[in-house]
Amino acid sequence: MANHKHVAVLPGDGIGPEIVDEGVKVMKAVGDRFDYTFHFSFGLVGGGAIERLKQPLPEETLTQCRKADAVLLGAVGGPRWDRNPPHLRPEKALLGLRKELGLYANLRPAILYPGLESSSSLKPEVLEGVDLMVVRELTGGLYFGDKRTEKTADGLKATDTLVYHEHEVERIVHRAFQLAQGRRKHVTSVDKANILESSRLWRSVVERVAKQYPEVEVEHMLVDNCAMQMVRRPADFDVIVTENLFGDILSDEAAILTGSIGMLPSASLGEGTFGLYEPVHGSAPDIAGQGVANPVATILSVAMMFRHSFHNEEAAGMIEKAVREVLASGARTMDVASPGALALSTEEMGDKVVEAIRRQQDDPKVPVEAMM
Ligand SMILES: NC(=O)c1ccc[n+]([C@@H]2O[C@H](COP(=O)([O-])OP(=O)(O)OC[C@H]3O[C@@H](n4cnc5c(N)ncnc54)[C@H](O)[C@@H]3O)[C@@H](O)[C@H]2O)c1
Ligand SMILES: CC(C)[C@H](C(=O)O)[C@@H](O)C(=O)O
Ligand SMILES: [Mg+2]
Repeated sequence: MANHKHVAVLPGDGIGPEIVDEGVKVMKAVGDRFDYTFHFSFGLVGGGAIERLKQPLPEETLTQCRKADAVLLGAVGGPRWDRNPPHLRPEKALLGLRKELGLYANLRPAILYPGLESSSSLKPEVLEGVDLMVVRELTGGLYFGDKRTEKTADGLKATDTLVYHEHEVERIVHRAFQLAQGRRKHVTSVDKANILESSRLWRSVVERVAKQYPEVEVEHMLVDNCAMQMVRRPADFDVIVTENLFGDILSDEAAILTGSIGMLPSASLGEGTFGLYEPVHGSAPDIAGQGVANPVATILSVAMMFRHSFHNEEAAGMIEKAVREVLASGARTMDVASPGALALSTEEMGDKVVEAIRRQQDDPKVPVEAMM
C-alpha cells in the first residue's frame, strides 16, 4: 500500500535551493523503492520571503508546515539582509519555525565517514571511531529570553537573557538519555555551572533524570573544557546534551571531526513524529550560485526524516549506506576534495548518491524483506 507523505520544502537563501534539490531527488529515489507517494509543498522562508512578502516567516509557510508530515529546509540568510532590523532578519524565521512548531529537541549527529580523515585538520589517530550526537535544546535559552537595546547616560546598553524552566531542561535531558540507550550508553551534559544560574538548574535536573536510566553513564563537563576535549579526544563522546547556544557552537566545531560542515545533518523534533530537517550549516553566501556546495548534510537530513518522522529505519540506512559507498569510491565535492583534485558539483554528488541507492535496490544480496 502506498505511503502518502506531505513534505513542506523550504529551500531558503544562498546555497539552500541548490542543496535542497539534491535532498528532494534522494527522497524520491528512496520513496520509489518503499512505495511512498510524496506531496511536496514549496514555501518561502528567510531572505526570499522578506523580498516578496516583507516578512521572514509568512503565515502561509507556517500553515504549510503545520499541515505537513515533515519539513525539509535548506538555509536562510545572507549579507543582503545583515543590516536589517531584528524583525526583518532571515534568521528570525528559524526561531519562529522552531518555537511555533514546538521543536525543542535538535539532534545533530557527527560521524566521520571512512575516507574523509584527510579532510580534517586533526590527526587520523585522534579521529578514529568518531560517532557522536549533539542533543541541543532548541526553544529556550538566550535565543528566546528578553532582549533589548536602550540608551543610557554612558551610551547604548544591550541585554540578552538566558532563561530555562525546569520542565524545558527535563524533556531534552530525557531525550538525550533515551538516545544514549540505543547507542553507547554515555551522556555528557555540557554546561557552565561554575558561573551560570541556569546551568546549576540544568545540572541538578540531569542528576535527577539520570537516576531513571541507571544503565547510562553520565558525566558533567564545563563548556569551555568540552570545546577542547571535542578536538582532543572526540571518539570518547557518545551523546552530548546541552543548552541552545552551547549546542549551536559545539555542533559547528564537530565539522572539524567530519571533514566539513557540509557533512552535518540535523533533525528538530517535538513530542510527535513531525520534524524539521536541515543541514547544520548556513546559506554559505561565499559559494552560493556556483553549484559547488556539498549536498551530503542535506541528504543525511533526509535520512533522518525517514528515521524519525516516517519510522523507516531501512530507508534511512539505505541513504546512509549510499553516502558511505559514494565517499568510499573517492567522490568528493570541493569542501572535502584534496587540493588540486577534481571535485564534483552539487548536482553530480546528488546523482552519485541516487545511483548508489538504485544499485542497492538492484543488489540481490540485500534481502528484500530487510528493506520493507
Ligand atoms: N540553518 C540556517 O539556515 C543557518 C545556519 C547557520 C548560518 N546561517 C546564516 O547563513 C549565513 C552565512 O553564515 P556563515 O558564513 O557564518 O556560515 P555558513 O555555514 O553558511 O558557512 C561557513 C563556511 O562553511 C562553508 N560551507 C557551508 N556549507 C557548506 C556546504 N554545504 N558545502 C561546502 N561548504 C559549505 C561556507 O562556504 C563558509 O566558508 C548567515 O546569514 C547566517 O546567519 C543560517
Ligand atoms: C542562523 C542561526 C539562527 C542558527 C542558530 O543559531 O540556531 C544556525 O546557526 C543553526 O545552527 O541552525
Ligand atoms: Mg549554527
